[in-house]
Amino acid sequence: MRIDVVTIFPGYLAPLREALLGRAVGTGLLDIAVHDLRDWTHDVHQAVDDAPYGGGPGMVMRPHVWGEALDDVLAADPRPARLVVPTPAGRPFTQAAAHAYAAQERLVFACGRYEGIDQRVVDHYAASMPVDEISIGDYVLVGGEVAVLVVVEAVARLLPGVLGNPRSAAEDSFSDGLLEGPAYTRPEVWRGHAVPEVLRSGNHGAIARWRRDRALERTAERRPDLIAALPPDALDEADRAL
Ligand SMILES: O=C(OCc1ccccc1)c1cn[nH]c1
Repeated sequence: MRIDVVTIFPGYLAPLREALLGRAVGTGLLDIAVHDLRDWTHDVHQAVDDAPYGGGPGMVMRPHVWGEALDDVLAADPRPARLVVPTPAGRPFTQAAAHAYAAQERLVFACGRYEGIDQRVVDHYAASMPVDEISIGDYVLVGGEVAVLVVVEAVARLLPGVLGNPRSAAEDSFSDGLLEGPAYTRPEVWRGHAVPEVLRSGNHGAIARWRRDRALERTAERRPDLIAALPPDALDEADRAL
């Protein structure tokens, strides 16, 4: 997979070179190219933003700079690409979206700042390629760069060979529509807190049941929306008895 990121703060994407992702990049599983949007400005001030039509606070990122940048970035590789634009106004990014993105040959991320990017940029490219405006949560960041780090990590860990232990991606939180339950490791007792007995019983049926019950309890408590979203056949009678 090839990933391109266009941003006015390339340094913000440095963490992509670290550890897990750094290794994936090093082994060729993932190509990441970060581009400075200002390289496509021509004025001495390298202006990338301007006042919003209609008035209002803040600035909007100018369409023509983005157009020149994205045209060049897209032309640099023949593989079909999906343009991803993080914004508080986007569709929620979920684990399902991460799986869909992991199947893409190429992702191009446009990092908005200020009040965002002139809408005509998204509208223009949407006519010739898939474009997703996505939100990583209901809060406002200063720019899209941090959201790109989140999305790239969620996607890259699903790529075969990137994660040390492939099984754990399959048993992720959300893989069965529920939150992950509590996890424990040695010592057996820590500051007077003992590990739940069943987990040391060796009874794998009871352990699976206990884990499912904890996941259901936690999900019902913290994310009733996920319970409501479960397909009708997702809960068996043992689940319902909980
Ligand atoms: O703040 C975010 O993106 C940066 C951004 C982009 C456009 C205008 C303002 C800020 C964001 C929040 N949840 N998901 C993304």
